[in-house]
Amino acid sequence: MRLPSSPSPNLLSPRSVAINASSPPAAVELTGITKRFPGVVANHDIHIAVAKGTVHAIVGENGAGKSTLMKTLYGMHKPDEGIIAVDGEKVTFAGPADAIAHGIGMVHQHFMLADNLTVLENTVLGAEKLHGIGGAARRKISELSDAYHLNIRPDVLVEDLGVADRQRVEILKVLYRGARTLILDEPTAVLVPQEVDALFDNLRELKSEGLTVIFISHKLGEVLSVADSITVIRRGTTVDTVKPADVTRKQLAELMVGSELPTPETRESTVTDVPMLEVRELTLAEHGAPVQAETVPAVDEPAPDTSIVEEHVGAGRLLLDGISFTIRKGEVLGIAGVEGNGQTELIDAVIGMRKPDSGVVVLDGTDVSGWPVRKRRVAGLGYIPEDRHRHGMLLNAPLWENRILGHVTEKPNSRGVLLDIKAAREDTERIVREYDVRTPGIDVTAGSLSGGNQQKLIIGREMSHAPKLLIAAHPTRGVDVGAQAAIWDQIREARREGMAVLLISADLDELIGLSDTLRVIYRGRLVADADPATVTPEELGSAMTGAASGHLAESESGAATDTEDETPEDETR
Ligand SMILES: Nc1ncnc2c1ncn2[C@@H]1O[C@H](COP(=O)(O)OP(=O)(O)OP(=O)(O)O)[C@@H](O)[C@H]1O
Repeated sequence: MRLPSSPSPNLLSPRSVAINASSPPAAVELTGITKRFPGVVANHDIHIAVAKGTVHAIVGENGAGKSTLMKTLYGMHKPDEGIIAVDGEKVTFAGPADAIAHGIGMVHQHFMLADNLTVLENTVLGAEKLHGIGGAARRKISELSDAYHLNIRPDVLVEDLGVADRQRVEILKVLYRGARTLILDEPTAVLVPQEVDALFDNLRELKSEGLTVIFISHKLGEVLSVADSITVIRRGTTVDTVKPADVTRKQLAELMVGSELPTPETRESTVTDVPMLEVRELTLAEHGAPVQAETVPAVDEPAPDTSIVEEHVGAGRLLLDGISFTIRKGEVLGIAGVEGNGQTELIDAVIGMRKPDSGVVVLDGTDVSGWPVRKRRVAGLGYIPEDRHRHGMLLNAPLWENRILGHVTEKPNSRGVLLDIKAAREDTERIVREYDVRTPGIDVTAGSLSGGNQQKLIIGREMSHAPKLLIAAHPTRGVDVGAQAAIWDQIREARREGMAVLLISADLDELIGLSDTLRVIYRGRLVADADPATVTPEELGSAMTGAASGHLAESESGAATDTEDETPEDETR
C-alpha cells in the first residue's frame, strides 16, 4: 500500500477488513476476484468486504474495472477466479436473477424505465409473481416509498417524472424485488446539488434500516461526504480501502491515479468581439399539440412555487420559447438547467437534428437554419453528444470506424471521394495516445471500452477537426478526475485559439469553472444569467429550479436580483 502523502495510521487494508473474525459476516465479500476479457484483465485479485448497513463507495480511474466488478457481483459476468460471499455464504450467480434472489439489486446509470407506463407498471414488470399487478403491488410500492421516504406515487406516468424521481423509481424497483444490498452506478452524475442531497438522505435512510449500499462515483467530494468506507481500484485491482475521515480529496485522487494530479491552469479571458454562433428567437412546440406559451416568471414577479420543479414541459407547451444568445470567438457559454428544460431541444436545433418552428441559427456569419447536420458539421460545428450510446458512437464498430463517424468526408478520413482508412487508423492511434484512451488496440469495439474511455475517444475525435463551435453536452460525465482536468485543458486550449463553446452540463463546478458567460434555462426559456467569477453552485442550483431569475451575481446576500429583459445583442456581456 502506498499513500502519496502523509499516510494515515487508520487506513484499513482490504484484506484486513475481510479476515476480521470478530465482525459479523459482511453483507458482501469479494475475495480474489479476477475477470479477463480478450486482451484485457479487467479485474485482478480484487478483495473487498462491504459491512452490513453501510454505504461503501468504489472509486477509480476510467477503465480501472469498477463496472466490471459490479456486473460480476450482480451476476452479469462470471468471474474467472475468486469467491463471492453474501452474508458469509459463498454464492455463484448464473445471471442477475440469481443475484436478486440473494438480495443484490443494481440501479444502472442509464435508467431502464418505460416512459409511457406508470410507476406501478414499471415496477411489477417482470416481477408479477411477487405481489401481482394490482392492489397488493400498489400497497407494497406505497409502503416502500413511505418507509424509505422516496416520495413516489404508484400511478404517475414515468414520462411525467424528472430525473431524480426516475432514479428513485429505479431504487424502488430494486427494493420491491427484495434487495438488501443496492449497487448504484454513478448515481449522482445526472443530478443537481439539491437532488444529490436528497439522494444521500435516501441512502442514509436505507442504511438506518440495515440495508447496504455500494456505489461507484467519480465525484470525490460526494464520496467523502456520504460513504462509510471507500475502496480504491487502480488498473483492475484493489489498492486500498479507507475511511473518509482518514483521507483528503487530494489523497484519494492520488490513490486512484497513482501520481500527482495536474493542477488546473489559471483563467484568462479569451473572449473576442466576433460572433461565432448567433441564435435568435428559437421556438419549438411539442409536436402535434396546440401551442400555448408556458408562463415563466417575469423577472419582476415573485419566485414561483418550487414544488413543481421537476415537472417536465407537458403536451402542447413550448419546449423552446424564444431562445436568443450569441457566443463569440474564444467564449464558452455555459447553460445551466435541470434536465428536461429544453437543453436537448436547443442542442438539436443548433446542430440541425430538429427543425424549430421559428428562429434563426447563424454560424460564423452564415445563416445555417435550413442546413442539414452534415453541412453544419463541415462548416465547423463539433458535437460531444449527451447520450454517447445513441448519437456519439457505434458500439459494435471498432474504434477506428468510430473515429470516422460524423466526419466521413473530412481529412484525414477521406482523400477526394475515397475513404483513407490507413490515415484514419493512424489518426485513431494518435487520439488513443493523446487522450489516454485505455484500450488494447484500435480494432476492439467501442462497446468494449469503459464509459469514460468511450467519452475520451469522442472528445478526441471532435477536437481533431478544430471546430469553430463546439457543442459540448456533459463533456466529462463519467470521466475520472485526471481525465476531467485533461479535457478541461483541451477545451480551454482550443478556446484560446478562438473556438466558441456551447456548454451544457449537470456538473455545476464544471459549468462555473469553464464558462465565460452563464445562462440558466428553465421551461424552455433563458430566465437568468450569472457571472461565473462570483456565482455559487447553490445560487445557480436555485435558479435552475425556477426559484430565482434575472442577473444572479449582484446580490450581496447571494439571492438573485432582478434585471430588465435583455436584447439578444447585449446578452453576452
Ligand atoms: N465486455 C467487455 N469486453 C471487453 N473488454 C471489456 C468489457 N467490459 C469492460 N472491458 C474492459 O475492462 C476494463 C475495465 O472496464 P470497466 O468498464 O470495468 O471500467 P470502469 O472502472 O467502470 O471505467 P469507467 O469509470 O470509465 O466507467 C477496460 O479496459 C474495458 O475496456
